[in-house]
Amino acid sequence: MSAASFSSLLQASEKRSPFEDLIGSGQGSNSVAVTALPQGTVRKHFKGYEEVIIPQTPTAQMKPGEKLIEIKELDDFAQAAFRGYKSLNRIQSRIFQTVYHTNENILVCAPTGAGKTNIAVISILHEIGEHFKDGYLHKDEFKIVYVAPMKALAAEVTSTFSQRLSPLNMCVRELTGDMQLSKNELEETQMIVTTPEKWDVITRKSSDMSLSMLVKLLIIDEVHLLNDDRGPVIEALVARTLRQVESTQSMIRIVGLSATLPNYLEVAQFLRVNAETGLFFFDSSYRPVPLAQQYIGISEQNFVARNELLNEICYKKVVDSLRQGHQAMVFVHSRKDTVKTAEKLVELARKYEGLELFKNDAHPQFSLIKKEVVKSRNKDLVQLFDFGVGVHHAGMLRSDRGLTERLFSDGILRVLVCTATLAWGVNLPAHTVVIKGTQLYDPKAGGW
Ligand SMILES: Nc1ncnc2c1ncn2[C@@H]1O[C@H](COP(=O)(O)OP(=O)(O)OP(=O)(O)O)[C@@H](O)[C@H]1O
Repeated sequence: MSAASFSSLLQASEKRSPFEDLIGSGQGSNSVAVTALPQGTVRKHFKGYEEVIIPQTPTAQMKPGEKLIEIKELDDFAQAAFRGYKSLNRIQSRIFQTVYHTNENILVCAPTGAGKTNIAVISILHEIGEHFKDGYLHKDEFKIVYVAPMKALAAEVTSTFSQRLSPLNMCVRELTGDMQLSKNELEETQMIVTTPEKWDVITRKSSDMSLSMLVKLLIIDEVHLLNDDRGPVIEALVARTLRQVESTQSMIRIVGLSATLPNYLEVAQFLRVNAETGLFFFDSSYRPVPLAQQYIGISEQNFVARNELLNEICYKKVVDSLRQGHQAMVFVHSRKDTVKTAEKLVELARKYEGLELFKNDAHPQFSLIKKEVVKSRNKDLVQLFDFGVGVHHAGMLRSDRGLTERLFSDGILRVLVCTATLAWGVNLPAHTVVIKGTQLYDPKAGGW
C-alpha cells in the first residue's frame, strides 16, 4: 500500500462517521459515505511497519417479521429452476417481491458470495412468467441479455444458466469475442450471454434492430465496473438501451448486479432505478462468511529492505493461518512473482523451521497424487508440491492450472500463490487471503 493511501486510511480511523448507525442496516436509500474505520479497529507498531486490524463485521440479525421464502412457495415453473434449493437466502427473500412480481429496474449491491446469481435467475423467471400464456411459453416474444464482465465469466454463466433453465427448455448461448450466431441460432436462443464490448458492437449497428427490439431484460453483472476503465462501454450500452426504450416506448428492464459500491445512488440514477423501490444495498454484515481485515503499511524506504520485510510479513501471515489449521492464498502482481514468492516462503520456512506446517506428506492420498503431479512438465509445480505450496497464473498450461486448483480445493496444497486472474471466475475456498503489495505498475503512467 502506498504511503499516501495508508496515511489517509489512518486519518479515516480518527474520524467518526455521521452515518455509523446506518452501516449494517442493509437498506437502500441512504447515501453512506464510509469515512471511518469500524469500532474495535486496532493499530499496532512494529519495526519498519504498522498494522491496522479491522475486526469482522457481525452478521446482521434477522429483523422482526423477516422470513426466508421457501422454494415450494414459488410458482411451479419457477421451482423447476431452483431444484436442489430449499429456500431463498435472506437477500434473495428481501428482493423477491420487487424482482419477481414487478417489472421495475433494479440495482442490487451485495458482498461477494451473497447469491447474486439467484437474483438474476429470479428476474429471468419473472420475464418467463410474462410470456406464459394459455399454458404455453411464447419463446419467440422475448430475448434476455446477460452482460458478464469478461469472456471467461461469460462461458461460466452460460453453462450455469443453461443448466438452471434447462427444465424450462430455455436455450442459453454465449456471444462473445469474434463469435457469430447464425439467424437460426439467434431465433432459437432466449438468453444471450455476452460481454459489454460485444453487446456494444452488436447494438451499435443501427441497420439491424431486429435483435435489440426483442430484448426485454438486460442483466448487467458487476456493474461496479462503471467506475473502472470499462465504464464508458457499459455506459454507452446502457444509454443506447434507454434511448431505445424512449423512442419505441417498449419496456426493457435493467437489472444491475454489483459488489458494494460507495456511489450506488448515482449508479442507480444512471440505470433509471427508483432509489426508493428498486435499489437494494446490502453491506458486509450480509456476507455469508464474515471478513476480518488487516492492513500493513511499510515505512521502510530502501527497496531491497522493503521487499525483504514484505516477504517476512507475508510469511508470518501465512504461518499464522497454517497454525490455526487453515489454508492460505497469497495474491501477487506478476506471474514471475508467484514462483518467487512461493520459493521465498519455502526458504523462510526452512530458516524458521516451519516447514512442517506447510508440508502435507502425511495426507492419505499424498503419494498417489504425487504420481500424478510428477507427470507435469512444470518443474516449479512439481518442486513446490513437496512443500505443500502451489502457484497459479494465466501463463501456466490449463491442465496444470486445473490440477493446482483441484489440489488446493482438496486441501492437499496448503498455500497457493497466485495472480489476480484466479480471482476472476474461479471459486476456491480459502480462510486467509494475503494481498502482497497494493502498488501496481501502470505502463501508461510509467510508474507505480
Ligand atoms: N438460496 C440459496 N440457498 C443455498 N445456497 C445458495 C442460495 N443462493 C446462493 N447460494 C450459494 O451461494 C454461493 C454464492 O452464490 P453466487 O455465486 O451467486 O454469489 P455471488 O453473489 O454472485 O458472488 P460473486 O460476487 O462472487 O459472483 C453459491 O455456492 C450458491 O450455490
